[in-house]
Amino acid sequence: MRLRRAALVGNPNAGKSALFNALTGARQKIANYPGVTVERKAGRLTLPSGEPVELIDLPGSYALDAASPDEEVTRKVVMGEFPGEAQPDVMVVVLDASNLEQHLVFAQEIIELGRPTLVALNMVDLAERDGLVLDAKALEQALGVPVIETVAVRRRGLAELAAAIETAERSALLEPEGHPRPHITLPERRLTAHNIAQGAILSETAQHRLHSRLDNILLNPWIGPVILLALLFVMFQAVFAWATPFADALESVIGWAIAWVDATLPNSFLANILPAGVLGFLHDFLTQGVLNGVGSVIVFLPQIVILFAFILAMEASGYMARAAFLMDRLMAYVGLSGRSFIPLLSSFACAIPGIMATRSIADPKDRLTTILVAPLMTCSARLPVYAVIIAAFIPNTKVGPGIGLQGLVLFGLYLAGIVGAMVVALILRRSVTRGQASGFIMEMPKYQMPRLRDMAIGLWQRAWIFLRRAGTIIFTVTVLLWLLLSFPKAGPGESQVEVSVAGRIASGIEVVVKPIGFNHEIALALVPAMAAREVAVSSLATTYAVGAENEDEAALALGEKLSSRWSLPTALAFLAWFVFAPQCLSTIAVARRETNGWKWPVFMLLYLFALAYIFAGITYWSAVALGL
Ligand SMILES: Nc1nc2c(ncn2[C@@H]2O[C@H](COP(=O)(O)OP(=O)(O)OP(=O)(O)O)[C@@H](O)[C@H]2O)c(=O)[nH]1
Ligand SMILES: [Mg+2]
Repeated sequence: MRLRRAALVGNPNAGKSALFNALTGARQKIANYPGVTVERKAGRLTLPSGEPVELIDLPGSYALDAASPDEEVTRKVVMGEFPGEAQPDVMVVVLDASNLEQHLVFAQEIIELGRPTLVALNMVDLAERDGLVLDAKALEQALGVPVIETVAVRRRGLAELAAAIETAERSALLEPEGHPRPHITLPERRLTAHNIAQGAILSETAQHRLHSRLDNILLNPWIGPVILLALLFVMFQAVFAWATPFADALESVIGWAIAWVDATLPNSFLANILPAGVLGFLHDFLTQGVLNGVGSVIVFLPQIVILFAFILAMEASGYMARAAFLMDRLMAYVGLSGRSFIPLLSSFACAIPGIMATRSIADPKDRLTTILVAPLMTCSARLPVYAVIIAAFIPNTKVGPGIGLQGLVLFGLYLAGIVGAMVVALILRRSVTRGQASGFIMEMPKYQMPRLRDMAIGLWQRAWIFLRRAGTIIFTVTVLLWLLLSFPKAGPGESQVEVSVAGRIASGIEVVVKPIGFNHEIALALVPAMAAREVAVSSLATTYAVGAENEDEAALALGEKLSSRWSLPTALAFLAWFVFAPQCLSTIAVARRETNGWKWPVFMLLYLFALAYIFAGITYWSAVALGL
């Protein structure tokens, strides 16, 4: 028998994904701003009768005449035009109870389709908080469909909702042909929405005052940007200051593990069954490739977690949407809209979800420009690269009360990425993606206190993504590199790194990057780092471990090895390179998919490498000229 299907539809930020997660146990991203979900996602929900249905989470939408690619998905699924999918059997319209009038406009359009429909009146807790008492029964009568009150994030009303889906679904079986209701125009729908909302509101007290006062401050054209900048500043200070003890602890664990392998392996049972050559190979593989290489990336876990703690708190509280609003003027100035802000912001985690999030931008040229500059936003994969260089070369001193120089430099690198993106956008909008800047309309979500549990889950997910990368792609590439570094074996008086396969390839690349101050080890790290930026760190760690002349040298931490071998201009040029360089094949692949061709990803690759080369060169030569 065919698995029956129910779709969650409604305005952006109504809580569809939160309901979807609560009902199916999925872990879809939810955040307190519109435009989070950009794809259709399916999950399984078991009804009270034990029968499974397929539940579909959709991008938020304001109407069925879709403007942006994500709304197009919603329209197609709802109308049964999505390739390979029949129209959903049940429509679950999700409404924000505290924003009823606005959300009822699209709800009517869905109800008019004549499919079995029910309404999840979500966020009733926020409505209550704001002093709004609603009459669900009146709403039910006015809309002509069942209304169930829910609080997705507290799992309130879920059983009732599942039961309602079941009964709605039964009626779907009885009347396969729905009876479409008369179609009305948008102004009529707006008027009806107003009347229905008025009829459903039992009482209302003005408790919005605190929040509007908060908005007066946070959105103030002068104070707002200062607060935003201060917040980001604190965030980068924290990334260094708070992480240090944890990172140090992780580093000593890895050092201890290396010492343990050194001490244990020659005396273990393996020494009896393996030939000496194989045992040596195993030892080097474990210490140089795995512990030094992959371990050098894992020590940055605390930094990643702290960064995301800030980002998640800003997302959940509703502050992020305010930041988008503040940035809208600046964005308009470079020819982008505030709509681009959220995708660009997501790119701070990773350019891949950032590029996906551009689906909520209706204007194709706006969208293309945003895709092209997204890789300039500093993704979390750059953090280990920046952090290792900063820790090795920038003294841990204070330049003012509570202001550490290291955090300041990190802040500067992030800023360089943002300024770079803005300048490139400005140039692109005047040339290859010329066009009118589209307007910005984004409703401000309600302020909410971030829930500790959601934060913990979100942080755990980010940490897991990072560790999984370390265990899969970073591990694989580092081990491959270690193999290429270990063979062929050096003769007496030769350097292992120089004679190895990897070393010879690097010597070819070194010719190209020598003018910008890069050495042999950096040249060696650049190619494997195309797989993932963090590999730059593990490559350096592995290369120096393989090249170490004695055990004392091998035991030094990566930072110590770097600071004794690289000049400051080289280190700074390396940082400048990573601000721009498109060292990530997955980003290129996603850009290809989202722009339907190779033209734009190739363009992106070329312009970013050119910028990286130019700016690394400028940095190196200026630093040399300044005598650093
Ligand atoms: N207080 C409260 N918050 C909720 C409730 N449901 C969702 N939220 C919060 O509202 C925000 C938006 O939720 P999402 O599930 O991302 O909304 P969505 O409808 O999927 O939004 P789009 O994907 O942008 O269309 C998140 O911060 C949720 O934590 C609720 O019932 N009560
Ligand atoms: Mg969603």
